Amino acid sequence: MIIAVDGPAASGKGTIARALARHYHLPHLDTGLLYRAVAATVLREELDPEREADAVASCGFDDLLLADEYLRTDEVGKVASIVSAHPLVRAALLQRQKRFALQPGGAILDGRDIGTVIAPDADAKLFIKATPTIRAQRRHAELKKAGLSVSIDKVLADIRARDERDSKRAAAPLVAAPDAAVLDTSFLSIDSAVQKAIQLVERLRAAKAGRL
Ligand SMILES: Nc1ncnc2c1ncn2[C@@H]1O[C@H](COP(=O)(O)OP(=O)(O)O)[C@@H](O)[C@H]1O
Ligand SMILES: Nc1ccn([C@@H]2O[C@H](COP(=O)(O)OP(=O)(O)O)[C@@H](O)[C@H]2O)c(=O)n1
Repeated sequence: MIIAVDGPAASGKGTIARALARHYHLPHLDTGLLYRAVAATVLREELDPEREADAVASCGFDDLLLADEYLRTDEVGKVASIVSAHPLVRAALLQRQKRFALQPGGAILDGRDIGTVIAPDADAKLFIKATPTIRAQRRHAELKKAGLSVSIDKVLADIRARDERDSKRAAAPLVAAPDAAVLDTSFLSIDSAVQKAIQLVERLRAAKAGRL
């Protein structure tokens, strides 16, 4: 079974995708980390994220970088959203994600374009959302816990800017697939959001199996 989980920053998609991976015993890929690794490489090499050639030159990162806590920072998230708008960067990361999705036994991937581009034939597609204010509160608490000091106003402004850039770009914009189930986690606890996600996956896969 392939499960696609998409949504904007701090909507809870990673939390839900990890819980679904445990529930269904499936491997999980956080695709945002790939774009964050490109961004971290651009920053380290002091390249220009707006220049497609600079961003593409940063796509051959070492996988060890994916575990680096620096990737979780707001600065890297912002630059990830700049480099991810370049079609050649998306092309450079495409096959790796498709291979992961199509591995025997299935997989769960979370990101922005999983249901639309990476796994358009996924058995279940979820689009996770929450209000910008609630997402900013969650991300702020997360950054604070990690010892990073940043004001909630800045986190909210960054989230809004990232939403705008990710939704308006021409290449694989952030948008719910027409056959995705939308889950608003704004007023749900993590446990309730995960339970709802499992119910939705069961409903979607049953509906898909019925159609075949
Ligand atoms: N339903 C929820 N209620 C409260 N906090 C949540 C909820 N879902 C996720 N979180 C918290 O919000 C933060 C961002 O969640 P995460 O799953 O990493 O979001 P995303 O992957 O969409 O960026 C994490 O600290 C996570 O524990
Ligand atoms: N499948 C994906 C995943 C992430 N991204 C980009 O990478 C950035 C960082 O993604 P992320 O999932 O790590 O960010 P959060 O939602 O965790 O804040 C996003 O803002 C997108 O611009 C993308 O374009 N496509």
